[in-house]
This record gives sequence, structure tokens and C-alpha cells, in this order.
Amino acid sequence: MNALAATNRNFRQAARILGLDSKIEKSLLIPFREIKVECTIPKDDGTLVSYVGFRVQHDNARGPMKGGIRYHPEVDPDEVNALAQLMTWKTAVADIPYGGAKGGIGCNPKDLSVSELERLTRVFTQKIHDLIGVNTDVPAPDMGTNAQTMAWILDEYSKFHGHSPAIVTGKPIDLGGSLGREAATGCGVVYATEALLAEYGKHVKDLTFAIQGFGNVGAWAGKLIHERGGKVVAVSDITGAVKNPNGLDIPALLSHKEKTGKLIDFAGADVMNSDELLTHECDVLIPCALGGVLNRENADNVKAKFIIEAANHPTDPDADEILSKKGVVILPDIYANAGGVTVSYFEWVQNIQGFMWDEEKVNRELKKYMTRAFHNLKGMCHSHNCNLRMGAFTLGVNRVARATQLRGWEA
Ligand SMILES: NC(=O)C1=CN([C@@H]2O[C@H](COP(=O)(O)OP(=O)(O)OC[C@H]3O[C@@H](n4cnc5c(N)ncnc54)[C@H](O)[C@@H]3O)[C@@H](O)[C@H]2O)C=CC1
Ligand SMILES: O=C(O)CCC(=O)C(=O)O
Repeated sequence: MNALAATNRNFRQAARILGLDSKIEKSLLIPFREIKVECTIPKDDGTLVSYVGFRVQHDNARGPMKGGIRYHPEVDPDEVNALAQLMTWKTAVADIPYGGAKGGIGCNPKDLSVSELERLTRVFTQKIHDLIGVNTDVPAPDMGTNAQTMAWILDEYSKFHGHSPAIVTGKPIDLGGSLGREAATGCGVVYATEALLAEYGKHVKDLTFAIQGFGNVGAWAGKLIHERGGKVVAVSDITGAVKNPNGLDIPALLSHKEKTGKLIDFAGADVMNSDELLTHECDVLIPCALGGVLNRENADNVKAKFIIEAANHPTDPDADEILSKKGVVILPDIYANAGGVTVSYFEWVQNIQGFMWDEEKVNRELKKYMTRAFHNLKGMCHSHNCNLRMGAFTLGVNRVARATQLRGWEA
């Protein structure tokens, strides 16, 4: 089942649990706007290359649409659509005044030079600048993009609309980025994990963790787990995977990766098959890379007792069913990785106020939002006798449905 079919299925199940009116259900499912643009750039050698860029704006009932832009070879319209819809429920779960959107370009950023990436980002921005805006749709980083990508979008957008720092979040601090945004998704993942574990009387320091993906989210989550005394026993990225049953020295692994560009050949670890990361012996599995990685092929072999969905849509519905029968507790993406968009909200607020918060305030507020959202989510689980994924979906969908109804439909 592709990401969109799976997301729609979860949404419909939540709508059924909530007893949502079928007309509202239909209106919430159809995206507000889908944008597809052709982006042609000259490569450094002068040859031309074309890419397809997408921005799907799913819903704006609760506020400006919000979501990252992904550069990855597997970006396709259905996946962007699913990720945009997930953003709508995620911002509602976090209770920040946004709707949902997502964008992407089907490209491999590793095959492009920095100047080619800059040209591609600028052409994409030229094609969509009239359809995004500080109060309409605010992009941010996702897989394959980073603060520099946001700086190029900000610069290109500002040529058309005047200096607009709040047009993107996750930008460099020197351009109005927020302290703490770079770490925010990983940090939120750890706050979410702590909130969940507390329900079971468990603590990070007593448990073992396996992390798939060691980019922005995975590396920050790993670092913060390591700082709290948790044992990260296996880590993978696109270059390979490493393990150490006594716990990897995450700061040393990070500097090894920084120097060599790879995880393998790290002195404090053994190399392992990347495919085995998800089924590796551990207490807590944290997928921090692509969607659909947990599926009917591998779900039965998962050994973790807890799965924290730091990636978007890492578990397909077949795996969801298999894992829940095995008694594995899954903390869903639309809550677990909401720390990123929450601090994006703080960044946008700071830009609009023209007033910068210190990092301590950012992290304090992040923890407050993540903890409150967890208790709201648990409340829905109790009220509707459902699992954590449906707790999160019903929480998010109910808030968006209420806002939609309050706004009304009069033309
Ligand atoms: N950056 C953010 O603020 C947020 C990101 N997310 C989600 O978290 C996930 C990761 O995003 P980022 O860390 O930002 O991306 P990133 O581009 O910084 O890192 C992605 C990591 O995944 C690894 N990877 C790619 N394919 C892999 C494979 N087949 N096996 C193992 N590792 C693989 C890459 O090598 C890299 O280490 C995505 O699903 C994204 O949508 C969710 C919320 C916010
Ligand atoms: O920070 C943001 O605005 C969006 C982050 C994002 O794309 C996500 O949560 O999946």
C-alpha cells in the first residue's frame, strides 16, 4: 500500500471513530492545492537537466500551511500528498496554529554540486513564490535539504516580495533562524520517548536503542539519548550500518562520520548489514530515514518493544497490524516527530515579533508542547479505546474538523 493510501486509511479510521460527518470527511481528505512545476537548470558543465518539483498544500483551516521540502530521488506526487496530509494532523496534534503542506523535488542531492543545488532551489522558488507566503504556506527543511536550502529560498522569495525572514523556518541563525531548531526534531523525539517510557515506568538510561538514519533527526536523537545514558547499540545511514552491544560512542561516531563521510570503519564498532538494523536486538527502535521501511516483509522479525516514529510514515498498515499483534508499542510520527515543526512555529513567531528567544526558552517551550500533546493524545486513546496512532489521528482530525466547521462554507 503506498503512503497516500495508508494515510487516507488511517484518516478514515479516525473519522469513523469520531463519527465525523461524511461531507466534512471528504472535504478534509481533498488537498487545498497541488502544485507541480518543471525546474530546468544548467549543470556546472553547461548541459541542461530538468527536475519535477511539487508542493502540496493540504489544509489551512487552523492557520498557514506548514511543512518541509524534501530532495530525494523517490519523491513522487502521492508521497508528497501523504506527507502534506500528515502535516495537517501533526500541527493539530502539537496544537500550533498551522495547517499542513509538504514539498519535494525528485533529485539526488548527492549527485549535485552546491551551485547546482542553489540554482535548482532558486528555480523552484521562482515557480512557487506566488503560492507560498508568511501567512499562507511556510516551507522548512526535510530529507536532503537544510538551513542553506532555506537561505536560498528566503533570498529568492525576498527578491519578489521584499525581505521576508518568516517565509521559511529552519534557516541559518544569521538570517533569523531560531536557536534550537536544528536539534528540535531529534530533541522532540527524545521528549516524546521519555513521555511514553514514563507510562511503562521505564527510563532512557536503562534501555538499548537502534537508529535507522543518521542525518539531522537521527544524529540529534542519538546524541541526546547517549547524553541521557541510553545505549545506542546500532546505527545505519545510506552508507552502511554499525553496531556495538555495549553502546556506541555517539559523539565519536559523529566526528568519524564528519571526517570520513561514512559510518563504517569506525574503531568502536562492528559493521553490520543495513537491512538488519530494523530487526536488530534492542528495546527501542527509532526509524529516522524513509517511509514504509517497516512492512510485511520485516515486521514479524522486529525485536524492539517500542518503536518511535521519528521518520514520517515509517510503518505501513500491514506492519502496524503485525507489530500490534506482537505487542510492540508504536509512538506515531504525527506526534513523535512534531518537535521540528513546533520549533519552526517558535521561529516564525520570533520573526514576526522581531524578537529572539534564548535556547533555554526554546527547549523549555518545546518540552511543554511535547508533554502536553502526549497527554492530549493519551486522553483520546482512553476516550476512544484506541491505540496511540488512532489517539494521535483522532486528536488531530478532531481539531481540524472543529476549525473547519467553525469557519463554515458560505461563499
Ligand atoms: N528535519 C526535520 O526537521 C524533520 C524530519 N522528519 C523526518 O525525519 C526523517 C529524516 O529526516 P532528516 O533527518 O531531516 O533527513 P536527512 O537528509 O538529514 O537525513 C536522512 C538520513 O537517512 C539516511 N538514509 C537514507 N536512506 C537510507 C536507507 N535506505 N537506510 C538507512 N538510512 C538511510 C541518510 O543517509 C541520512 O543519514 C524523514 O522521514 C523526515 O521526513 C520529520 C520531522 C521533521
Ligand atoms: O518544520 C517544519 O515546518 C516542517 C517539518 C516537517 O516537514 C515535518 O514535520 O515533517
